[in-house]
Amino acid sequence: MARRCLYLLALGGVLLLGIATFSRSKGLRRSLRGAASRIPSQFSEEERVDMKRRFSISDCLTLTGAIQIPTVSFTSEDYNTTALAEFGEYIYKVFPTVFSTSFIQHEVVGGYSHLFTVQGSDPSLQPYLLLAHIDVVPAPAEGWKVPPFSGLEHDGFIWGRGTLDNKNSVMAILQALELLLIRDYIPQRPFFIALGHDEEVSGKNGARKISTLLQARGVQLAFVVDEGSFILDGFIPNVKKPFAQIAVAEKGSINLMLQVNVTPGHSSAPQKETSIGILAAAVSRLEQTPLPNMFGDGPLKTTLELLANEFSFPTNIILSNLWLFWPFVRRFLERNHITNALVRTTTALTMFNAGIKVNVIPSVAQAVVNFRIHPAQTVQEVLELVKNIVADDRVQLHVLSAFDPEPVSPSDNQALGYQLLRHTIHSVFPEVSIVAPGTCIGNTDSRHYKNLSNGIYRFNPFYLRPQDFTGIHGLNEKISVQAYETHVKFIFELIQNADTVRVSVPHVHEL
Ligand SMILES: CCCCCCCC/C=C\CCCCCCCC(=O)N[C@@H](CC(C)C)C(=O)O
Ligand SMILES: [Zn+2]
Ligand SMILES: [Zn+2]
Repeated sequence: MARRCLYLLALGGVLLLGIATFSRSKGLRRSLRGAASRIPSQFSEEERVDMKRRFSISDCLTLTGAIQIPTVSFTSEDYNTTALAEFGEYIYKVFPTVFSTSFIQHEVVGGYSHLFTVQGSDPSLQPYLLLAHIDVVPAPAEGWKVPPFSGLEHDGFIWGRGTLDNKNSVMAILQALELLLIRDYIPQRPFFIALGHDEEVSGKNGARKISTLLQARGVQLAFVVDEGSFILDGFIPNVKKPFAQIAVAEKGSINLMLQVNVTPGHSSAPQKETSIGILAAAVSRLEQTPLPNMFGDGPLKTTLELLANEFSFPTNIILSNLWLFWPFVRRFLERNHITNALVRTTTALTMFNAGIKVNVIPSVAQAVVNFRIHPAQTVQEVLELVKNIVADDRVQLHVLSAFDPEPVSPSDNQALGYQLLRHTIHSVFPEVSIVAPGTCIGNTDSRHYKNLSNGIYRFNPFYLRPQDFTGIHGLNEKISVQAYETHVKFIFELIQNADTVRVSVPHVHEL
């Protein structure tokens, strides 16, 4: 009842104070009504300890925290459903306000994914969507300095599988909302929170089903925010300071199985070529023949132009004059495996199986090659190129799964989602002067939502160095306590900014 009264009071305030003014940022407008009720993103010592515990080790008696629940996905048919169910109960327990607020609906979709609908006091505003995923990739304990599902804190870091990918987002989103609600914040703009349970193995039972459900309800989203890019620190040699990259594009993917069948036989009298030899030669040709360098197409050129002044001489001059130096830059970028992934469709040999006994020529040899498709290419174009490189009719090509790159989302002054992220990055990370559009080289659940919005942005609000990147899907994944707190602060600010910041679109009254 009290909350309902507050809601009506806030609505009245909104109507009375519905006057808008332009902020200093180009293209952004801040409404006075929102500015008046802004809640500072300051958390008490007790709240900070609590948020850390919920994320890592909830309390000493039950020894359970988000990182400690092993929500592992192995394949799209095999994931730890017990842990996923436990995670659902866990968030219900530790975020009581989110679950008991009258203007928030919670639904379980696809068995273990969660959809929260936050109504918002101004239904005329187009809703947005915050995405994260609950599942994690497997983490065998070998090679880890602490057990991967311990959630232990050491030297200011919380260790464990999912600390960067992606329980940090799951928990930070719910934590920020919980704290806003406790402070009686009533969002104006409606939004959704979708927490997928099978992102690491395709998202077909989680994100895809949530997307279908929202589409059936006629929802169109102003923008979507997901994982997939960071404040990058040290990824480009010689760049002086970290910069925030919002991924506006996402590469496509093909998993291609190559198969060779021959008549099996005794190894004492082999034919000139075996199934293994034919297949090995084919995959070697693929590895030795990189697909074309596509530098110039896609957002990378814009990123480099924006970064030009962050380099010392002569790189700054080279990047400011790409019209002249692009052939040189194009070649330079392919020398490093990460920047190489930005300029072309990559070819990764990921599986190879053949043989049943030491003295039997195997009848069948199979390999799987994973291609990550550059935003300016398509599945069909890549398959055509691959056929020509393999150039051997004895090698059958079977597409196991494939999807085209995602459409490039807008990053201009009128792009609400991009501008909101940019604005929030500048306020939460004032030391970061450059925010640039870029490409996500992996795949995210956000691709399942392209039917609902053309503004899909992938950004995690924390610093990532190359050595941190090795922890994602690798060993010793960890996040600093401070980075997690800042993640919560970022979402806390973002939700409020979505209510107060508007982009100015000529002749259009509302987005
Ligand atoms: C000029 C800028 C330099 C750019 C540096 C880029 C550094 C990129 C660092 C990290 C990219 C991480 C991408 C995170 C999302 C990947 C999530 C994932 O693993 N998804 C699976 C999905 C699949 C459908 C199972 C995947 O394999 O991609
Ligand atoms: Zn992830
Ligand atoms: Zn992942």
